[in-house]
Amino acid sequence: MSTLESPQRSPARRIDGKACAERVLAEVAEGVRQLASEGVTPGLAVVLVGEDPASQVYVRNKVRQAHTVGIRSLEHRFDADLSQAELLALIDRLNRDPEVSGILVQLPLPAHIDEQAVIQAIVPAKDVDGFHCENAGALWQGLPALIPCTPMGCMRLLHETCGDLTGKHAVVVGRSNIVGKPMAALLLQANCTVTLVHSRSRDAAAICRQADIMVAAVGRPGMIDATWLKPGAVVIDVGINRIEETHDGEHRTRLVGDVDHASAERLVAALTPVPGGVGPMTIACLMHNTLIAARTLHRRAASLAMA
Ligand SMILES: Nc1nc2c(c(=O)[nH]1)N[C@@H](CN(C=O)c1ccc(C(=O)N[C@@H](CCC(=O)O)C(=O)O)cc1)CN2
Ligand SMILES: [Mg+2]
Repeated sequence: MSTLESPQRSPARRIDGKACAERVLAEVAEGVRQLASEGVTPGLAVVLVGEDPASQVYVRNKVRQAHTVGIRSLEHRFDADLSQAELLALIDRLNRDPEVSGILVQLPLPAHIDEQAVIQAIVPAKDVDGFHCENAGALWQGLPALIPCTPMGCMRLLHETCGDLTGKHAVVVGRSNIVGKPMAALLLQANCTVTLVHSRSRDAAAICRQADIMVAAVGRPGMIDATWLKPGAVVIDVGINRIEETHDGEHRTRLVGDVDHASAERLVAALTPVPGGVGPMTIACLMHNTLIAARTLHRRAASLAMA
């Protein structure tokens, strides 16, 4: 029996997403250096529409991280009243721009814009978010694909924590295209038995209590407490929820996950914190995808030139 499976009740190991993200970024920086020796610098187009404060923070961090690993970033910021046609025209230009290896459209978009229309307009080879249906389909079929950044980051954390995942029962709570569904595909690829639990599932807590690996991605602060968890489970908390609090008469906001950490950490073997868990991995994996996209586009262009 491994340490992670033992029924002891010592405090849960904290899975350090920040430290793991630094390792991913160091690998990406090395890959960027190698590509530079072939005369190629990856370029990431970052598109932000509107003034959502959280999106502004994420975009700023993406641009900063791109810079630290040697990826050129090109920012495209617009007021919230940008029309869908204008956004699609920009995507069309970026698709055809040889300096751009990856296109990232920060979500959510303003309500008047159809997110799917925008995502599907990005050429799959530059879809560094891995949201295009061609990448999503390729992922489910085990074909080469750009993989959504958050699930990719979760898998890296899981492999570093547990090693081989074969035979483990993994439960994913949440069925979004961005996290839940690709997460299920990746866990399946890693030989887990996978269950997807969602808002219409019956006996959700009972199913979750069977999970060796729990991935919580519901967007509901602290919803998953110890009564949903199996002793010794490894828990990945994808939730990033800002809650309002009044403390000593002072009003403030606090970032919490979907897991109630105070109750969970006495029971489980390992747990990602919020902040400092999955979030930094999302950005590091975006850099990884941008490197992969640049390398693939370069190799494709080189083999076409040879033909
Ligand atoms: N086009 C995309 N849009 C969105 C994605 C995405 O992957 N692609 N995911 C989320 C937001 N997101 C990235 O864009 C993201 C969220 C959180 C973090 C992060 O580092 N969080 C920190 C806390 C930061 C804070 O104080 O707010 C942490 O958890 O430690 C990074 C990226 C939705 N949109
Ligand atoms: Mg919309």
